[in-house]
This record gives sequence, C-alpha cells and structure tokens, in this order.
Amino acid sequence: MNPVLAELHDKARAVLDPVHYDFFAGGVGDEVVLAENEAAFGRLALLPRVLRGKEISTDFPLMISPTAFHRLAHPDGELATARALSGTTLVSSMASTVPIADVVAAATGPVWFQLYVQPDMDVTEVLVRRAERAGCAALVVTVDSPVFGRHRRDIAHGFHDLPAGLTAENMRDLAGEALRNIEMSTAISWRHVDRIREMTALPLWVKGVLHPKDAVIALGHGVAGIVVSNHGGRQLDLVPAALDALPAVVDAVAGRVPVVLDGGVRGGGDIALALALGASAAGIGRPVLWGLAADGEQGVRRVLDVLRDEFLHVLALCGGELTRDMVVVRGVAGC
Ligand SMILES: Cc1cc2nc3c(=O)[nH]c(=O)nc-3n(C[C@H](O)[C@H](O)[C@H](O)COP(=O)(O)O)c2cc1C
Ligand SMILES: CCCCC(=O)C(=O)O
Repeated sequence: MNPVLAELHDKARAVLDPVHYDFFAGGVGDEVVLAENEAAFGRLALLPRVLRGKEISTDFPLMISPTAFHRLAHPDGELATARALSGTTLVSSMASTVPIADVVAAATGPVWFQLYVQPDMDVTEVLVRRAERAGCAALVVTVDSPVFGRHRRDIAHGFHDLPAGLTAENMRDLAGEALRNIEMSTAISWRHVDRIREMTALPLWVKGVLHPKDAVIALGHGVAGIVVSNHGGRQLDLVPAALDALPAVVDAVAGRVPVVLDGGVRGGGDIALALALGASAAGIGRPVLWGLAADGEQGVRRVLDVLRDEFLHVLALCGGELTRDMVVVRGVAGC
C-alpha cells in the first residue's frame, strides 16, 4: 500500500469511534473477500514496454466510489469530499449525510448519483429527479444488494442506526413521509432498470456486476457503463476478488461501454493493473474515508494527489500504455 494511504488509515483508526471505524473497515462474513480484493493485486506483475518514445497522458483514471455516511468520518462529511475533487468524479452515495444538491454545489469535479432502486418506484423517481435537479452527470444503480450483507463487526457492536443528528438526507420528504429508510429488495429486476432509463436522459451505469453474462444483459438494457465490484467485500463473502472478475467482464463487454473496477485499490500500481486488464478507470472506497476521517478535505485531497502522482509515475515507467499482454502472474515462469 502507498505509505501516505497507510498513514492516513492509521490516523483515521486513531481518531474514529471504534464502532464507526469498524463500520467503514469491515466486510461481510469471515471477511475473506475483503482481504482478497487487496491481495489479488499483489499476485500480478507488469511487464513494462521500453523505448516507446511517447508523451505520457496526464489523464487520471480514478473515481470515488459511493460510500455511505461521510459525516460519521468528519463533521463536514460529503461537503469535504466534494470540495477535494479537483476534477475527479465523485459517485455520491444515496446514503449521504448531506443532501445531494449540497454535495453538487460544493463539488470541484463531476458528481454522479448512486441509487439503490426503491421498490416503490414513485420514491425512486423522486430520487432520480433530485439527482437531475442537483446537476448530477450520471446515475449509478447498485445491483449487488438484493439484501444487506451481514457485517459481523456491526452486529457485534449492535451498530445499526446513525447517531442522533445524522441522517441519510436524501431520504427526507419522499412520497408523503418525512424520513424513509433505504430499502433493499429481491424483487428488483432489469425491468426496474428499464423504467429508470425511460424516466431520465442521464447516463445509467450499473455497479456490482461480477458475472460476464450479466454484463451482456446490462448492455441490452442500454447501460452507459459497468462497475465491476463486490461492494468492497461487504455483500457475499464467496465471490472472487473484484480484480479477478474483471477480465471476463471486459471480454464480454468488448469495448462497447466503459468498465470500471473497484475493490482493494490502494496505490497507483493497482490502478495501472486494473487498466492493463481492460478497465477504463478504477474506483476507491475506503481510502477516501480514511483521508476524510484523518484530515477532512485536506485528507481526501492527499489521497487523490498521491494516487495521481503514483499512477502517472508507473505509467511513465511502463512506456505510457497499459495492455493485457503486459500482465503476468507473479512467481510463475513464462506466464
Ligand atoms: C463504509 C462503506 C459504505 C459503502 N456504501 C456504499 C453505498 O452506499 N452504495 C454503494 O453502491 N456502495 C457502497 N459501498 C461500496 C463502495 O462503493 C465500493 O464498492 C467499495 O468500497 C470498494 O472497495 P474499497 O473500499 O476496497 O476501495 C460502501 C463501502 C464502504 C466501505
Ligand atoms: C443504506 C446504507 C448502505 C451502505 C452500504 O452500501 C454499505 O455499507 O456497504
């Protein structure tokens, strides 16, 4: 892991209430997938190309993946995250502790809205309209959560409610209710995705696809992009590392829409590996929470700066391009 990220993580652990730290850090079940997401990067190596004589692009292919409840990490919450963007895209969680309109107003980069489809489609539609009115540039429907993952750390602490004074602000005043809970439902299907696509002109992404067949189905439903993700090891503790699921999805999609990878990205080299395996960008979840808890806006900015610097350095060392033939399995001769 990049040492600056490690330092911010240590500081976050020291300053956060241990119950909130465990909410952010934890995963589902035995936390096998949580560990695997990071370990998967360490099993791969890059074969750089030399003497390519190229200008190195300064594009930074990183997004901030949606994470809930930033005001648990820092009093400024999502406002601090949004201010730190300087061009990076923030996918703002539907479960933000600041209303989406205020997140967008504070943002120094594009903001996309992450949505858990609510079984009451009138509620879903109001949320979509809020995202549109706020000025979000895309919608990201999370599809890996027909039910909540069971997080043993939260269960052990009895943590299931936000502390007094903090609320999922986007859930206020919806369909006649002052404050609604976010619902997950096994009844959500591609038909709901179609209805959302029909109700808005915003580009519609799906997040949480692991099976290549689902990626192909998603294309048939007109998605603008796919996030390969296992929710940071927080949903099903039987799935592969997100990175290991990436190549098959990339092959199935065959360049028709962008594919983003999140889960376990902890350094510029990890972003490079994801790109070499065909992702158009990588996403980060927890590192942003550690930066935010450690030092608010400045902490998030440091996370983004250090990852940008490290990624561009790796890219230069690789000759300015990243392709799948440059990825080999570490410790295996001739692969
Ligand atoms: C504390 C926490 C809250 C999260 N909340 C959401 C959420 O509200 N919506 C969502 O789609 N994903 C959510 N995720 C998953 C992230 O978007 C992302 O997939 C994951 O964190 C990536 O892994 P990483 O943390 O290893 O970078 C959450 C993850 C964490 C750690
Ligand atoms: C309703 C909040 C959902 C948060 C979430 O997705 C997670 O903690 O992984």
